[in-house]
Amino acid sequence: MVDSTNQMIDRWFTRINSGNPEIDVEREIIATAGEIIARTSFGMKDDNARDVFDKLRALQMTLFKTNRYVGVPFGKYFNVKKTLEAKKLGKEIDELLLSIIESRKKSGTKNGQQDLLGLLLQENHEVDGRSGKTLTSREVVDECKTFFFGGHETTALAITWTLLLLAMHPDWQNQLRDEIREVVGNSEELDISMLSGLKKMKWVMNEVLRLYPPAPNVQRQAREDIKVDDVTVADGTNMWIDVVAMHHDPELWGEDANEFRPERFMNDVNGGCKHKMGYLPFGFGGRMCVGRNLTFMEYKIVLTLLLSRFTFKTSPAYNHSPSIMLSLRPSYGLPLIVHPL
Ligand code: HEM
Repeated sequence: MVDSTNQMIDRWFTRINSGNPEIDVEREIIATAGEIIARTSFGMKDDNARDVFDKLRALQMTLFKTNRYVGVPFGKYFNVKKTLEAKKLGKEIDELLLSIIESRKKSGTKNGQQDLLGLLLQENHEVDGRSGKTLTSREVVDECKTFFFGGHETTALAITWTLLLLAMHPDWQNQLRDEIREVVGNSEELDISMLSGLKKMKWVMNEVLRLYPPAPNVQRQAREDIKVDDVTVADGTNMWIDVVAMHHDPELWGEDANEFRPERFMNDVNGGCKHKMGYLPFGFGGRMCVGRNLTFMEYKIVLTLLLSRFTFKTSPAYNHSPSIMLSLRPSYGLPLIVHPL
């Protein structure tokens, strides 16, 4: 994580030194988070990995155009061209991932490499002392896609929206920088105890995930008829829970629901929300996000390195238009004016 972030920082210094302090932070952070998930989960750092990312991005854009019909009977026939495009891309991604997995299997490093793919490839691996199930290559491909999709853009967007809000709230930007100086000092290495000492950064993260949840909705399907007051939700109904609306509801959060106030999380992990299910950036119950601890770590590492080196200001070129394209992202990127400290 530190390596990939430092490479991004070097790129930014080169850019700034050549007289261009305006940086599209969204694009940069997504590329870096992509590299981080590729390295930490799959030990990848080559053209193959980049190829998979480019195709996943294209697939995401195509799915965005067709996904409004998910769960609608015959929905896939509503936009046949896009559905076929998505299918073709999906096949190409599967083939690429399969070739990466097969070459990893052949290279014989499968048991030595301490990353997610290494674990997935361990045959009959032990889980809590019990023998685990052997995954087929196809199953490994599916796991890889889930982690690629779920594991980089969400975290990158959390960091992106944070940089926007810190640029708009220089007081909080300074508070976080002071906290970093206090907790990390001049240390060259970041360790886990330092990260857990970054308390204000955690409040800021929680508040950003409230105002701009990168996963803007959570889906469930009724497994039986459910009665809610006077309404019966029929067995099989697909439901989309509107997380963005819940996170901005004044009945749950008070009249300052739309304001950036990280201190609401100071003494309450639920930010003072009036309903225990009102704050759901990572979903809920048995299917809650499995990657959230990785996110906390990555968020703190990347932000610590960035805030220790740069100040961030809003740019006149920024056009505020958050939109839901599967995830909640800025429609036109996030140009910020970045100055070295
Ligand atoms: C800010 C960062 C992230 C956000 C906002 C986020 C959000 C979510 C949400 C809302 C769900 C659905 C939960 C539900 O249905 O109740 C989910 C599931 C999931 N996430 Fe994340 N996620 C993040 C980071 C990550 C990372 C870093 C990884 C992997 C490295 C990851 C992997 C997954 C997986 C595998 C699932 C499916 C879990 C299951 O169905 O059992 N996520 N995430």
